[in-house]
Amino acid sequence: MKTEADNGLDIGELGRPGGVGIRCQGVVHLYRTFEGHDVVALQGVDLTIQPGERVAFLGPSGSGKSTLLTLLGGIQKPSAGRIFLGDDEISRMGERYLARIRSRRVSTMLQGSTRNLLPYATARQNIAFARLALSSAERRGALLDTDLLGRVGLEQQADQVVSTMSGGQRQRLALACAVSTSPQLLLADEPTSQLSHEDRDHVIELLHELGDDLGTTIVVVTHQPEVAATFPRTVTMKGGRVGAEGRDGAEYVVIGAEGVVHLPTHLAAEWPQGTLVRIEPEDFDRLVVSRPSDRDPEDTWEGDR
Ligand SMILES: Nc1ncnc2c1ncn2[C@@H]1O[C@H](COP(=O)(O)OP(=O)(O)OP(=O)(O)O)[C@@H](O)[C@H]1O
Repeated sequence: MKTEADNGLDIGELGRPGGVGIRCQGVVHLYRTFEGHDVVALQGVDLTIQPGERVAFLGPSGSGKSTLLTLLGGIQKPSAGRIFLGDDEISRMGERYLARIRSRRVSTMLQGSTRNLLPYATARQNIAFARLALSSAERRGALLDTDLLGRVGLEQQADQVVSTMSGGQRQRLALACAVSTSPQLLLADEPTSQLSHEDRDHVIELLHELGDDLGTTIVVVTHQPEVAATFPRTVTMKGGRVGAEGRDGAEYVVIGAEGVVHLPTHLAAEWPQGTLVRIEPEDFDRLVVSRPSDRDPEDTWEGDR
């Protein structure tokens, strides 16, 4: 069946300066297992990311970070809810348009550098492969391979086969391939896991540098606090929803669409699921959360509303 998106949708030109904004409304995603059970990975994600913003997704294992990333990259479609990249609703797009979005406007670095590279090909051939979907005019306008490899410190490895490179070199090459199409959105799942501290810092520095140059919107999934600390905004996933947000070092809890509030991590450990709490407004901009069962003032948390 043809969708609205299949009929004359403008997916934008390569290299259009700046990043693209993202809007998720009530995004739900289920996986059907081989045994026929449904696993709920996302259960109502509402999230807006501004064009050019840089965001780190955090949260415990299984909270839905990678799933959300693949939905933003158009690799999977949500079971319900809506996802917009700019004005385009990718959650309703036909596969033909999604494929063009994936090859020209959005680059996704999957977890593990080898999943993003051709292991038997050289660095230069990998970049050429990443650019296959571009028109010849677009290829002519793109940064030269040599310049791109120089930016990520791999000029000496241009003709080296990927399988002979170190983990840090592969991850820098994966980043070079990801930005070689000048995407408006760069998504990276654990881009620095299994790297030495030196390689980790190098990859993150490059990511931010390339983001500065291209104005690309960047979303990274990470478990590493050192990586998250380099991002001006963090989004913490909890149980398939956005549970908390950090901006410029300050943490905020998020009131969900159904009135669900996730406690900050340090309180969630002390006040387990099922604990009864009272939330009362105090003044205009403060809420007081307390456990009525024992009125120990130590158990009261005061937060900005
Ligand atoms: N292909 C799949 N089939 C079935 N269930 C899946 C599949 N992929 C993920 N899940 C389940 O969906 C939920 C969310 O998984 P997801 O990988 O998105 O979480 P995550 O926060 O990225 O975890 P991690 O940090 O361990 O990568 C988990 O319960 C997971 O077991």
